[in-house]
Amino acid sequence: MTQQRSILVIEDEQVIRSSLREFLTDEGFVVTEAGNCAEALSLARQQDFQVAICDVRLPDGDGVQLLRKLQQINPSVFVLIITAYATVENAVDAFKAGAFDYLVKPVMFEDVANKLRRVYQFREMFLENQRLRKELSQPQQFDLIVGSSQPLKELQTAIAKIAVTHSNVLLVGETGTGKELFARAIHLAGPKKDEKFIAVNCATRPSELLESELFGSDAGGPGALRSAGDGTVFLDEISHLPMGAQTRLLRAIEFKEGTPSGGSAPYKVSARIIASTSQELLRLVGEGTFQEDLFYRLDGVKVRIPPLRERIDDVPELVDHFIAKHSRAMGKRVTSASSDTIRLLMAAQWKGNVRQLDNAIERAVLMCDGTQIEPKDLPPDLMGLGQPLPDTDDLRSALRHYEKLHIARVLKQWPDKREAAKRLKLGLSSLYRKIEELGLEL
Ligand SMILES: Nc1ncnc2c1ncn2[C@@H]1O[C@H](COP(=O)(O)OP(=O)(O)OP(=O)(O)O)[C@@H](O)[C@H]1O
Repeated sequence: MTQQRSILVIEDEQVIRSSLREFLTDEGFVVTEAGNCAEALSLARQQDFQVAICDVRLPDGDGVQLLRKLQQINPSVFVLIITAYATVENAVDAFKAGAFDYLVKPVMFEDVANKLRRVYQFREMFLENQRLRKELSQPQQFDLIVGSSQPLKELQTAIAKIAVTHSNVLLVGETGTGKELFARAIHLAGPKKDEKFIAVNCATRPSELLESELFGSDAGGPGALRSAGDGTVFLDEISHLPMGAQTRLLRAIEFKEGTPSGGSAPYKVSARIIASTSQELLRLVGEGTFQEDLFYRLDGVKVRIPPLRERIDDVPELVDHFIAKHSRAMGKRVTSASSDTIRLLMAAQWKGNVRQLDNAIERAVLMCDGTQIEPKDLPPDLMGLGQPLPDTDDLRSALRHYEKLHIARVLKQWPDKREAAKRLKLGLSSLYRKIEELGLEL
């Protein structure tokens, strides 16, 4: 172990304290001594000790209470209690208070050494466990934007610039592109990152419920716009916001004033609003279902989230990320995807974008028997997804349609025509002929 092993010895009997210090120092520990509770607490506030060895009876208090306080100051300190008698009651008291183990007077060095060995073995596990828990409790990995394609890099630069301003933002992107993830990223990179982030999906609530969830009501809660304080309200799928709510939202943006349902007094709105849409809002303005004023208010700072097919280079990194996520959740040992699998995944359409990829990998991890995902583990319909149906009932044309789709897919997966021909079980010249006949653009 490279890190210093630090021990606090709390014992009022000078002889025991000194002999413990000598022994422990010889064993390679860095030892600090305290003769009573007050001294121990003051030292513990200044320095993190890994272990405390503490007499149960001290001149200014009892060791069990001291132990609780020490663990409040530093939750990862391990405590060994020294008791006068090896009685069951003494041991139970010590364990109940959170002691790791106990030592009986007269303290035997061998006993101390053994118990410290166990402390350190356990401590390693404990710290590792804490680290993993911390990793797992990262709020749904939302702050982790995976990918390093050029479009994603540009997006992140734009987001970083926008985030610092606390201005309202409109995120435009197809479903599953990560709009909520980016909304959270903007919030977290902004000046009010410690304030609340409240997400409200405008597409999944009946309008009355949505309005009171957003603006608050006399009978219900305060509403997201008020609860968020100086933080952020994320309005997912804003195009579904009913007309009445649009008027109220416009008021909240223009006059910074929220109006609760039920007629109670207005309140001040200071939250940042990030709205998202997968639909063209301007078209909805034209159709009369979205208010023009609100559109211009929101459209000021607009960020387009490109669909996954426009940043296909992100696929391998996303695949690794989702494999790790689902493997961990399912307790499996899947660690990677074979290069054939990656090739297939990079050739797919991804109409459902990153969310669809996430789901595909979840299924693949489930199906996978070994440690590496193979094409057979992927959802069977993956390659056909998003492909248009033939617009005719004529069988010959339909076959030609599928032939074209199939060859296009194989060529995408195997750009080397010799390899593609082999996979298709066609001669190379036949493949060239098909490419020309079917009008395949490569
Ligand atoms: N770049 C990324 N890195 C890691 N995870 C991502 C990324 N983009 C999206 N995801 C994940 O994909 C899933 C879908 O993302 P999110 O819910 O943010 O999409 P959305 O655009 O808001 O979808 P919808 O329009 O359907 O509400 C989430 O689990 C999200 O964490």
